Amino acid sequence: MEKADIGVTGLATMGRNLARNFAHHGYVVAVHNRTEERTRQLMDDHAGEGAFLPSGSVEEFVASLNRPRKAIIMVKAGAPTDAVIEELAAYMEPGDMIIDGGNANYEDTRRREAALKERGLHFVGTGISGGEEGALNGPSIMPGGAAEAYKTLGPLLEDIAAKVDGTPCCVHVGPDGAGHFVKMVHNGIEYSDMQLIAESYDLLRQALGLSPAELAEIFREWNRGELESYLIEITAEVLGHVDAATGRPFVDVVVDQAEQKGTGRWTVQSALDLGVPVTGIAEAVFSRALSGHPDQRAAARGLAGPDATAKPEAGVHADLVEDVRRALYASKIVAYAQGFDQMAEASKEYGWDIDLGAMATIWRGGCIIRARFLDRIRAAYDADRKLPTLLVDPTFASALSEAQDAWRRVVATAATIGVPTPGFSSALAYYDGLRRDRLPAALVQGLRDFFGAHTYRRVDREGSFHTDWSADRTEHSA
Ligand SMILES: NC(=O)C1=CN([C@@H]2O[C@H](COP(=O)(O)OP(=O)(O)OC[C@H]3O[C@@H](n4cnc5c(N)ncnc54)[C@H](OP(=O)(O)O)[C@@H]3O)[C@@H](O)[C@H]2O)C=CC1
Ligand SMILES: O=C(CO)[C@H](O)[C@H](O)COP(=O)(O)O
Repeated sequence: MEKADIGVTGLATMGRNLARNFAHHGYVVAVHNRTEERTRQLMDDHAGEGAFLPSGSVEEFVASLNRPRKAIIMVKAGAPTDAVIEELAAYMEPGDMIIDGGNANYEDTRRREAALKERGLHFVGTGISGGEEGALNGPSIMPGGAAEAYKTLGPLLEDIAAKVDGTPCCVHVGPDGAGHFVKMVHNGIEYSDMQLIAESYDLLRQALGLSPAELAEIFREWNRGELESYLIEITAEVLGHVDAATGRPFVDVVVDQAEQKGTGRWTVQSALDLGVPVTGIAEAVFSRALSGHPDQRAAARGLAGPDATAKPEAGVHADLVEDVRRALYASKIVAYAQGFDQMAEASKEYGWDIDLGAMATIWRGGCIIRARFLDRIRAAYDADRKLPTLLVDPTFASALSEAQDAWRRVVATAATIGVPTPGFSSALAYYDGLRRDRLPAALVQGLRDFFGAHTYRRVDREGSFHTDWSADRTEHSA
């Protein structure tokens, strides 16, 4: 009986299209779903597109795979993924591979990989980005797990991944949870990108009274320059869309509460543990959280704001649009720099040896944050693999220098007219913080020593010190 090259279990939005993508590339694909109706539906709608082997049970699904078996799980993250792993592992044999393509927490992936290794199985935690369309036509794929597993699995994944300039948007990221970690940071950056876009839209609309249709044109124009990206492109689409039921701009009939499934929050939680300031991602997560408190927002609506006549000076229309474009680009550089710092720190912490330039390369196509800009990041790491921060790469340093006056005007204008721009403001504060010769952290250290004898280091001598604040204020080595 013919056996499958690869299997997909979990045939909702992502799994169904991923299975079709493999079939379109000539692979024989085993397909399975907990609720059999989805499997039947896939066969009814798409059987003619390639070679599918449908199964009604996990046992039959595993048996239909060629050895070493390669089974991709595309189900909800968390407990459902654990349940499916257990079911698959029960029928697998040493050397077989379970690939989790869901948005799993990398800590779960580390745990699962270690547990399955003891049973002689490979577990490959794999980030997959691109949504429904990417899964079908070529996603960006971020596989972790053992290098040995990638040798067999990698060629199949590279085949179905998006290609940019002929290069597949798929590379072995590193051992155990590295793939899911990188996917998590990708999503964190995705949150940050969207927050900055939303702030640009809001500020221009409030300050200049532009309509969503006019703003769609502005984003369309921006997409022809250095901001060119999938998210800017679809912003123009969403802003230009008119609600069929009411004839109003679509964006005005959507409830203004942004939801989240967890990957942005996980990015910030991990960054707190690693001590990496991902302020752009954190502001994006917290902005979604703020939007989701309608009772507080209703209670606060009457609080004092700026003088209603406070508006940007007459005649600044064109200038403000260009300023916001520059502020958006500069803040985006900061957000990506922070995300890449987080990957670098995790790579050290977990011994993953992540190639940051390669991550920029595989995000150039297929994924939600795909952008022309990622070529510049790749070039920055090609030029210096040990770059301390993307901000000091000569190309980005010069872009920030060109943008900074506009960036400051945007933050000042937003504050003056009372439009919140936490993404722009925190990115600028981060930029200024990193640039500073001396930071007020020295005073924080003094205060900590005063109330808690927490000690401090001096600029002129090695060692730790404590001042006897409650007595004669003499200084002692600590
Ligand atoms: N949607 C997207 O754009 C993206 C999603 N992802 C990730 O990919 C994965 C799949 O996403 P998506 O296709 O949207 O589907 P969903 O996240 O909506 O998950 C639905 C699938 O999970 C299965 N499932 C749920 N619970 C169980 C369980 N206990 N045992 C077995 N199967 C179960 C469902 O089976 P049943 O039909 O029986 O209910 C169904 O096949 C998720 O981890 C998601 O985070 C990644 C990138 C983009
Ligand atoms: O993984 C993705 C893209 O790569 C999903 O689109 C992302 O999970 C959406 O996240 P959220 O619902 O939290 O906004």
